[in-house]
Amino acid sequence: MPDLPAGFRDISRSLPDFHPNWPGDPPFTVTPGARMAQGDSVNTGVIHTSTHTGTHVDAPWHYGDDAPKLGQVPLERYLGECLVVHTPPGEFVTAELLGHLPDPLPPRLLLYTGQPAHWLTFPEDFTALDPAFVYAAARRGVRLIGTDSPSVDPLTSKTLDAHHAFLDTGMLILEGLNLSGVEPGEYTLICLPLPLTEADGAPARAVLLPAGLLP
Ligand SMILES: N[C@@H](CC(=O)c1ccccc1NC=O)C(=O)O
Ligand SMILES: [Zn+2]
Ligand SMILES: [Zn+2]
Repeated sequence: MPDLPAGFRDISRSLPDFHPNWPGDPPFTVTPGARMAQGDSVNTGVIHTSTHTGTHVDAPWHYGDDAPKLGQVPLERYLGECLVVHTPPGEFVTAELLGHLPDPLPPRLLLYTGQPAHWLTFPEDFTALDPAFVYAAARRGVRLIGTDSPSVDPLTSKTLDAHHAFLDTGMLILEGLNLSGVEPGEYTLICLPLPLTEADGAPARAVLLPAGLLP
């Protein structure tokens, strides 16, 4: 992909065909539609994707049947001041981390847990979030947490306790970021989910800009 201007950073995962999806989810594909090589006047493609492919947002309706679908989430929740944090290795990000972070915190926290820039296979053994961390971050004024992990709960969780902590606190979830090589610190987040208004989530393009660029 072409380079961005200095100070801009693409933190979305690129989506080649068969980009690994959540186990059991249908494969991600872009199949050919029209082809100029076959006499069509243009090239087109047909996307087949889970709403939870690669870098994506979860609408609250993903984990709460009475909660808002994506179209009811204001776009500005995904735009603005954020802090990138490198987390210690482990099964969960715990509330202890918050003791090491500046006060006050911006409304958005992005967590680099050590995921690589490209997933060749689905990363089943990723760092999830301890619900106590989610509740404590909410008390510190955080309104959105992004992670480079494919989910805020462990792969095998059936109770989705961290997701439910987001539901309880009204915080939003951004998953599957590519934060590899991003220095910790303050940035401006621009995250644009596909406008799938009736959906439980959507793939998103997300970039970091230098801090202070949005009002
Ligand atoms: N928690 C994951 C996704 C997830 O749970 C999931 C995604 C696709 C198909 C099944 C899923 N969970 C099923 O048990 C997420 O929020 O992206
Ligand atoms: Zn998701
Ligand atoms: Zn999720």
